[in-house]
Amino acid sequence: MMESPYPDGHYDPMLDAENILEPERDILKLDDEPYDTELTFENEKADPMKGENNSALGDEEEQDEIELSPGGVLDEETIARGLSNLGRSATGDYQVYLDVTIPGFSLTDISLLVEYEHLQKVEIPYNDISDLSPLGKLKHLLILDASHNNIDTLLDFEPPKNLQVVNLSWNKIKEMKDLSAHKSLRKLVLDNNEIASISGLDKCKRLKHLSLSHNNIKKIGGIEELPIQHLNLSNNDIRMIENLQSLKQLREINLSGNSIRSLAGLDNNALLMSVDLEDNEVIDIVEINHIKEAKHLRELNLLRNPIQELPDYRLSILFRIRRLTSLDRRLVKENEKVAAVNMFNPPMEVVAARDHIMHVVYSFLQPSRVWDSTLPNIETPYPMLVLVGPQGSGKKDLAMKLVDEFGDYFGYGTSHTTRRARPDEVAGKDYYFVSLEKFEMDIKMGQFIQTYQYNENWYGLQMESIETVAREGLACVVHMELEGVLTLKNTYLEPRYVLILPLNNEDHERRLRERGIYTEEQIAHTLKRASMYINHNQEHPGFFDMMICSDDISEAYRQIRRLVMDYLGVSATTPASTAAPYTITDTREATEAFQTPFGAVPGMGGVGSVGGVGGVGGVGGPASSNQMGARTWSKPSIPDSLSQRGTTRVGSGAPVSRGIVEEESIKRRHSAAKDVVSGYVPPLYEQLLTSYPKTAPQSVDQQVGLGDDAVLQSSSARALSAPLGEQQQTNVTSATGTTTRGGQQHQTPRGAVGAGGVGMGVGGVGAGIRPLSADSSSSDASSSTNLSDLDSATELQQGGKGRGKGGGKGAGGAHTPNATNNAGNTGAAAAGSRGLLPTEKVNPLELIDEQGYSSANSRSRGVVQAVHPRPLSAHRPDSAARPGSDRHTVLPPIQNVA
Ligand SMILES: Nc1ncnc2c1ncn2[C@@H]1O[C@H](COP(=O)(O)OP(=O)(O)OP(=O)(O)O)[C@@H](O)[C@H]1O
Repeated sequence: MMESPYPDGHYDPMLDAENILEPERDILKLDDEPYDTELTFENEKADPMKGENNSALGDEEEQDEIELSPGGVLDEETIARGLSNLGRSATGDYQVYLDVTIPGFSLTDISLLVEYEHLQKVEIPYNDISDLSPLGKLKHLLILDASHNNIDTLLDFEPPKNLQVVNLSWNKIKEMKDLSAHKSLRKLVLDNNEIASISGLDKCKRLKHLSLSHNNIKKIGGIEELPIQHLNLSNNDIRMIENLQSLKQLREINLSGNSIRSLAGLDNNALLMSVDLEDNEVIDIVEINHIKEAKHLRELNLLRNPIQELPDYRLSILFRIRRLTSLDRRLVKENEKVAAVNMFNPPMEVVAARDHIMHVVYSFLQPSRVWDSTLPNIETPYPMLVLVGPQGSGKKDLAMKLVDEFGDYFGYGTSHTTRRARPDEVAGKDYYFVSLEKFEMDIKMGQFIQTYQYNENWYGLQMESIETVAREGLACVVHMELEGVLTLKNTYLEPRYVLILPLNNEDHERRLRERGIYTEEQIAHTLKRASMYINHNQEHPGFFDMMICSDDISEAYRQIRRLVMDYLGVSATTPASTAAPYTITDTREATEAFQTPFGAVPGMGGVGSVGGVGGVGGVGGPASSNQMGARTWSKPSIPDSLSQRGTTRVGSGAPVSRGIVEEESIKRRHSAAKDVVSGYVPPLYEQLLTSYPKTAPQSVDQQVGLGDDAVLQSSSARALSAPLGEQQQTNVTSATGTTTRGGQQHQTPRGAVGAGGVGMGVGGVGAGIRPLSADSSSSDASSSTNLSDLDSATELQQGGKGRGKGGGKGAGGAHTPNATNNAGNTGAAAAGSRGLLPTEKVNPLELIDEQGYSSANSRSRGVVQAVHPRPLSAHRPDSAARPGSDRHTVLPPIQNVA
C-alpha cells in the first residue's frame, strides 16, 4: 500500500481547503476565467488512494507494484494519479485536467510539471521541495499549495499571470520579498515560517487574506494600504496593535499568542466581526472600549488574559459589547445579556424592585409591628400625595407650602438624606440629615420603605416618617425622584402621584444655576432627567395621576392647591395668590369636608389600622399578635388588575362587577357565618392557615353590623356598634388589656389581644364573626364619643388618632391611656376601646342583598351621610375604577404632556 498523503500530526487546520479557499470561489467566478474549477484543496478528491478522481488509476494490485516518483523526482505516473478536474483549458481550446494533487511523496524535483502548462491548481504539500521554479511555466496557475516543504524563498519563480492563492506555510522562509509581480494575489498563507517582518506586499492591491501565524514578527506594518479583511498574526512577538487604522475592510483579526496589553489600535476598524486575543496580556476592562464601536463585532476571545480574573468579567464584557454572540469561544446566551444589563445598568424597574426587596427583607428581620396606621386596605388606602419630578422642579417647596396651608389635612413626610443641609434647610423638617453610616444602619434595621441614590447622595423615606404623619390623622405629602416612585409602587401604599415638571429647559437650568450648588455635570444630568420624565409620562399613560408644569411656580402651586381642594372637597375663602393660609369657613364644613373626600380620617389614623390589625390578629392569634404579624410593606400579591377591578358600588349609581378579592371575601364571610351557626370554632392552626387579606373598613359607614337599630342610637356611644343586649353575648376584649372569654379573664403582658384576630381572623376583612359565648362582659362604651360630638376638624383628627390607637390596642394589644377616647365612633374603634369588635352581631348572610349591595353598609351609609354627606363617585365618573373610589374622590386622570 502507498503511504498516507497526510502524515499524522502534520495536518494544519489553517490549511484546510475550505477554510482557505472558499471565499475566493466567488471572486474567481466573477473574474470569468475560462475554467471551471472548484478552488478547494479537497484532499479526498485529490487523494491518490481514492479511485474516482484519479484519472490514471489502474487496478490496486498494479498500483502496489509500481514505485512512484523514485528518488523524489516527480514522474509521469505520480502526476497521472494526481490529476483531477477535467475541464476546459484557459485558452478554451482543450479538454484538460486542471488540478494536480501530489502530497507526501517526498518530492524534491517537480520539473516534470512544466509539461502540464494548463494546470490551474497545484497542491504539493508534505514533500521536500525547495525549488518551485518549474511552476514559472504554469502560466495559468491560480492556486498553489506547497506547504510543509523546504522552501526558503518566497515565490521564487516566474510569476504566473493570475496567481491568486498561495499557501507556503510550514516552510523555511526567513524573509518576505517584493511580491509586486503577483498583483492578483488574494490570499497568502505563510504560517510557521521564520519571517521577522512583513514586507513586499505594497503592490498586492487585491490581498484580502494574510496569515503569518507562528513567525517572529514583532511589529505590525507593511500592510497599511491593502484591502485586508482577514489578518492572522497569532503566535508572534507583537506587543502592540499598530498600523491597522487604515485597514477599513478588516473583519477578522487573530492576534492570539502575542504579548499585547491594549486593544488601542483597533478603534477605527469599524467592520470588525471577530477579534481573537487569546493568550495575551490584556488586563484592563476599559480596553474593551477600543472595540466597542465596531458595530459588527460578534466574536471576541480573551481567554488566557489577566482580564479574566476581574470579578464579573464576562458580564462586564457583555454589558460593554452587547452584540457579541460568542465570547471566549462560548456562545453568549440571552439571559447572560439580560444579567449583564441588570448588573451594570439596570432599568429603573429593576432598581426599584431590588430596592424594594432589600427593604422588605430587612424589615422582615426586625421585630414585627402591626399597629401601623397605614396598613393595607383594599377599600381605603392610606391617603398620600407624592410630588414627583426632577431636581429643581420645586416640588419640595410645593409640598411644604401645601402642608403649611392645609395643615389640618396634610403632614409632610420627611425623607432622610446623606446630603449636607443647605443654609435655609431645617434638620428634621426638610430632611433628616444623617451620615452614610446611619443611613446604612437604618436600611439594615428595616426602617426604609424606599431609598434612592441621586448625585452621590442617598435619599430615603422611612416608614416611620409616614407613620408619624398618619398617627396624627393626616394624609402624607412627600416628594421624590421617579425611581423612588417605582419602588413605592411595589408597596401596598397607593398614593396619588403628581408629576411636577418644568417644561421650559432654560428656566429649569436657570433655577438650578441660581442655587449655585451644582456642578456642570450635575446640571446636565438633571436636565437630561427632565426629558426622561417627559418620556416616561408619555410612554406610561396613567403612571402619574396628574402633571403640573412648574415653569411658573406660583401657578403650579395654584394648580396643585386647586387639585388638593378638589380632592378634599373644600372651598377656599381666600385666593391662593394671597398665599394666606387656607381657612375653612365653618368647622362643621371642615369636618365634613375632611371626612368626605378621603373618607379617610378614620382610615388614616384609626379605623384603617384597626381593621388591618384585626386581620393580623386573626392570623396571629391571641396573646402575642403583635409578634406574629410580619411587618412588611410589600404589595399584596394580588395583581392590580384584580384588586382594583371589583368596585362593588359606584356611589349611588349602579353596581359594577365585584373583583376576585371581594368575591372571595364574601365567600369567606358566608362560610364563616355558616360555621358560627353550626357552632364550629376553627382550631388555631386553621386560623393561621387561612390568612385573609388584611383589609380594614374604611369608615364608620363601611362597618358591617351597624344595623338600623344601632345607627338610630347615634346620640350615644353605642350608636355605631351592636346593641348592648346583644353585645353581652359576645366575647369582649377591653381596651384596658383584659380579655374575657368563657368566664375567664386572660391578662396578657401586652394587654388584651387580638379582638379582631380572635374573631376568627375575619376581623381583618372587616367582617369578623366571633363565636357566641354564654359569657358576657361590660364594655367601655360610655367613654366613647361620636363624630357628631366633634366640633372641629382638629378634634376629628384626634378622634381618628384615638381610634387608631384604640383599634391598635384592641387588636395588637398595645395600650395607650387615651385609647377609649372617641372610640365609639366606629365599630372597629369601638371594638378596640370598648371591648367590642366592630363586626360583632353581624349576620354575614344578610350582608349582601340581591343587587350585591351590602345592606349593612347601605343602611349605615344613609345615616352617616345625613350627618356628613359625602360626594359619591357617581359625581366623578372617572373615579370608578379604584377600590374605595366610591368612598372618596380620586385625582383626575393624568394629562399628557405632549
Ligand atoms: N426619598 C426619596 N426618594 C427618592 N428621591 C428623593 C427622596 N427624597 C428626595 N428625593 C429627591 O432627590 C432629589 C434631590 O434632592 P434635593 O433635596 O437636592 O432636591 P431639590 O433640589 O430640593 O429638588 P426640588 O427643588 O425639585 O424639590 C430631589 O428630586 C428630591 O425630590
